[in-house]
Amino acid sequence: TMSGEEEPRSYYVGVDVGTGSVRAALVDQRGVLLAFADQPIKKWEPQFNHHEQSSEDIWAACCVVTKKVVQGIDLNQIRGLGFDATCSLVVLDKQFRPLPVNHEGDSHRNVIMWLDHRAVSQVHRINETKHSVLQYVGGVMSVEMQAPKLLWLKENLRETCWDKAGHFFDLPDFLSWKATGVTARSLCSLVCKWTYSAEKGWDDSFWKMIGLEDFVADNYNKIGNQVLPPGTSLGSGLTPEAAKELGLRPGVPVAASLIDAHAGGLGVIGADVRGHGLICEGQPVTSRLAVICGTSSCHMGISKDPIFVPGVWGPYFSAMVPGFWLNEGGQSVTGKLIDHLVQGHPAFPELQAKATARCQSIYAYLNSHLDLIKKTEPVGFLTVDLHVWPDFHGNRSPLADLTLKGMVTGLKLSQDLDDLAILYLATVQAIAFGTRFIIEAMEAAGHSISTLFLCGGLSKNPLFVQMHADITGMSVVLSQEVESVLVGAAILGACASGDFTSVQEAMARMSKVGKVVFPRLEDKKYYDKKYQVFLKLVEHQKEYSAIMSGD
Ligand SMILES: Nc1ncnc2c1ncn2[C@@H]1O[C@H](COP(=O)(O)OP(=O)(O)O)[C@@H](O)[C@H]1O
Ligand SMILES: O=C(CO)[C@H](O)[C@H](O)COP(=O)(O)O
Repeated sequence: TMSGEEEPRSYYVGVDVGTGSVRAALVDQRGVLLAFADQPIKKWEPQFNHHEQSSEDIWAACCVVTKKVVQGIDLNQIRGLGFDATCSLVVLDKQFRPLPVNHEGDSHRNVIMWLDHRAVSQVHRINETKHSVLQYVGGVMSVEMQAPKLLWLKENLRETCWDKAGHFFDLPDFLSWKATGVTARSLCSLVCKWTYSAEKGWDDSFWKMIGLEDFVADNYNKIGNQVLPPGTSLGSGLTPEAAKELGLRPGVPVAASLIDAHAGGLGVIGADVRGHGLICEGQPVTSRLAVICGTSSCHMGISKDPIFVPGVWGPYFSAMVPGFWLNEGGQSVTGKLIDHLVQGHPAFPELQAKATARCQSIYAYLNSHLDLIKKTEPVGFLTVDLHVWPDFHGNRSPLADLTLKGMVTGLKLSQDLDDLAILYLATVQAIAFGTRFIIEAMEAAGHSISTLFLCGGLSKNPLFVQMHADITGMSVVLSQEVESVLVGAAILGACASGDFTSVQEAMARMSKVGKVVFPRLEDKKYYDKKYQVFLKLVEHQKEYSAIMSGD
C-alpha cells in the first residue's frame, strides 16, 4: 500500500452488485483500492426469458463481502458507503417482505432481473402509445426497463404480487433502503429506467395511458416520491441493524446509489489524462466515452445540452455526472455471449483441461492459442471468412429491436480448439463492431467522441481491449484500478461523507489512468471491410424475416 501522507487516511466502502456476483472494495481518498472481496449470487431462469433473483440472497452477499474488506481496519476511519447495482426490479409487500414475481409463488424469488424479457407484449403496447416520455429513452422503450415489467406483474400476478405490493425498488435503491431505512430513490435509477424527469418529475399521463394509473392515485408512494441526486447522504446513515450485518459502525454516511454502469462511468470518465499522449487531453470531458463491459456492455457519453440519439437511451439529465446530460448505448449480452459460445463449443472440455493444466483462465489460454495459430498475420485477420452478428438477446442500441437474433457465417466441419478460438475471436470482434455502430449513431446525432474508457470484467481481457481500439480506431484508456465500478461506488460514499464538495471533485481525485491501448491503424482497411459485412448481416436478417412473414 502507498503511504507518505501525514493526515490520517479516510476510507470508503464501495459495494457493486453485478449480474453474477457482488463485489466490495475498501478505497482510500486517493482512489487506491486496498481490499477486495467477491461472492456469487443466485440466479433462476424458471422459463425462457424469465430471469429472477432474491433480494435477501443479494443483501446477504453484500454483508459477506463488506465484512471481508473491512477486516483489520479501524472502523472509525471508514467515512462513507456507496452502493451500485444492476437495474433489476425488487418487489416487497407493505411490510417490506419479499413478494413472488413468478407463477410458482416462490417469494424468495422477488427480483425480476434487468435482462428478463418476459414483458414483450407490454413494452410493445407502451411503445405504441408514442407518449412523449419515450423521447428520453432513445425513442423506443426497452423491454429491460421497469414500466413494462410492472405492467406484466399487474396483468399476470394480480393477486399474488400486484395487489399485495407496497414497494417497487430498483435494486440500487433497495440496497440503500436496506442500509438506512430511507425509501428515497436515486435520480439515476428513476430517470434511466422509470421515465422520471429530473426537471418535471413523474408524468401522470404516461402511467394513466399505459394502465398503471394506480401509481398516480397514491402519489407514487410505491415507486418513489422522494428523489435524490446520487451521492447524497441518506437519513442518519447506517441503521444499527444494517451496521451489525455489514460489520460497520452505525451512522456511517450512506449515499444515494447508482446503477452499475453509471458507477463505472464515474470511476473512469473524470481521470486526469495529462501526459499519456491522448487526443482527449486537450478536449472537453464530453469527448470521452465510458464503456462498462461485464455481462452486458454500456456506452456512457455525456453532453452539455441534451442530444437525442435514435435507439440510444437518454438523454438523461444529471443521471451520471451532475449537470451533464447522459446518453447510454448498450449491448445486452457481451460477456454472457462470449461465455455462451465458448462453453457451448464441442472443444470446451479440452480448452478447460488445457487452461487448468497451465493455471490460466480459459480466456488467457484462448488468447495465447490465437497468437500461436495466427503465424505472421495480425491476430484479427484470422476471421477473414468468419463473421458474427452478436444480438443473441436482441439489439439494445442503436437499433432498439428486441426481435433481432444472433448470426454466424463461415462455419466449417471442424470442432477443434482452433475452431473454438477463431469463433471466440469473431465474437469479440462482433461486440467491438457493435460498439463502433453505437458510436457512429451517437456521433451522427451530435456527440463528438475521441477516446474510450473501458472497465468491467471484460476489460481484463487484452484481446477484447485491443479489438475495441482497432475496430473503433480510438485509443482505449484502462484505469489504474481494474475494479473501476467499485471506485465509482466508493466515490458515492466519499460524497456522502462530505469529504468532497462534489461528485466532480471526487471523480477527479479518485479515478486515475492506468494503461493506454492505441489502435493498430495499419489494420484499419481490413476492419472497415469486416464492418461492411457486419452491417450487411443485419440487413440480411431483416430481409429473411420479411420473406418469412410475407405471403
Ligand atoms: N479475467 C478475465 N478475462 C477475460 N474475461 C473475463 C475475465 N473476468 C471476467 N471476464 C468476463 O467478464 C464477464 C463478467 O464481467 P463482470 O463485470 O464481472 O460482470 P457483472 O458485473 O455483469 O456481474 C464474464 O462474462 C467474462 O466473460
Ligand atoms: O442496463 C444496464 C445499465 O443501465 C446494465 O446492462 C445492467 O445494469 C447490467 O449490468 P452488468 O452487465 O454490469 O451486470
